[in-house]
Amino acid sequence: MKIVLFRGTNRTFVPKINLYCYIKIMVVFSEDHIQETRRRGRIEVICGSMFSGKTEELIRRLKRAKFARQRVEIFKPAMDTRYSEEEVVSHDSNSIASTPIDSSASILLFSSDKDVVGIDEAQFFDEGLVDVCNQLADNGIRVIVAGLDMDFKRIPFGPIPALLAIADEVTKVHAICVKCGNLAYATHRITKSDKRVLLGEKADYEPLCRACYMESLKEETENK
Ligand SMILES: Nc1ncnc2c1ncn2[C@@H]1O[C@H](COP(=O)(O)OP(=O)(O)O)[C@@H](O)[C@H]1O
Ligand SMILES: Cc1cn([C@H]2C[C@H](O)[C@@H](COP(=O)(O)O)O2)c(=O)[nH]c1=O
Ligand SMILES: [Zn+2]
Repeated sequence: MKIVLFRGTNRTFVPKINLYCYIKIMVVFSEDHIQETRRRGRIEVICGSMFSGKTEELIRRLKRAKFARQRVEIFKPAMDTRYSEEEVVSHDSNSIASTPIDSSASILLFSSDKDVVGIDEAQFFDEGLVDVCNQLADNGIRVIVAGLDMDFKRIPFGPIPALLAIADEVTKVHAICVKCGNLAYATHRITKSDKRVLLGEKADYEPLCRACYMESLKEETENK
């Protein structure tokens, strides 16, 4: 619960400094508990650049669902073996058990008796993921998807743009630009490769704001 104070209609007298303050207390519910526990189908998408906290936010929501005794299943693409074959792991080493799969169709096979389904690195899945998520949500399952909104060229990545369109709720998270400290919005590839899919970490990628991203592209062109 967050309490916000601002000018409003209720007048409160503060005697010592002989000042009238106009205080209105508004209660803001930053967590909607009913949404978290009631079994109701919906699609939530968490997107952003690399290092923006997508996996952390996904893990946070899934762990809370487990605390609420919801039946939870988490999927990730089998090809993403960076930190672990079986777990979803964040850059800060938070982790949760997961089921690695090769195709989005497998999600339906494992999800019939679940309340909540989490999907990490969704940009690597096939376009069928969009229909799969809709089917799950239509059947009363809460679906939470995390993935890169753009590749290193800033082109919308895999099924993510379509998922953003059909989502009930979209959360865009931001890393910190490693060059200037502003909010980052894109992922710059450091390693020289033009392949769209290149698994990697800090040695290969850095989150940048728009100005620093443009500056990096300019430098790369000049150094060619
Ligand atoms: N430049 C950065 N900005 C923000 N967080 C960073 C940065 N570099 C490393 N991190 C770490 O990355 C964590 C987020 O990791 P993670 O949830 O796996 O991100 P994502 O899934 O979006 O790549 C942060 O909590 C922080 O510890
Ligand atoms: C931008 C970009 C990233 N990748 C890869 C690099 C990482 O292995 C994942 C993203 O992981 P994160 O959890 O979001 O940090 O995707 C890629 O293959 N191609 C790209 O353009
Ligand atoms: Zn910057």
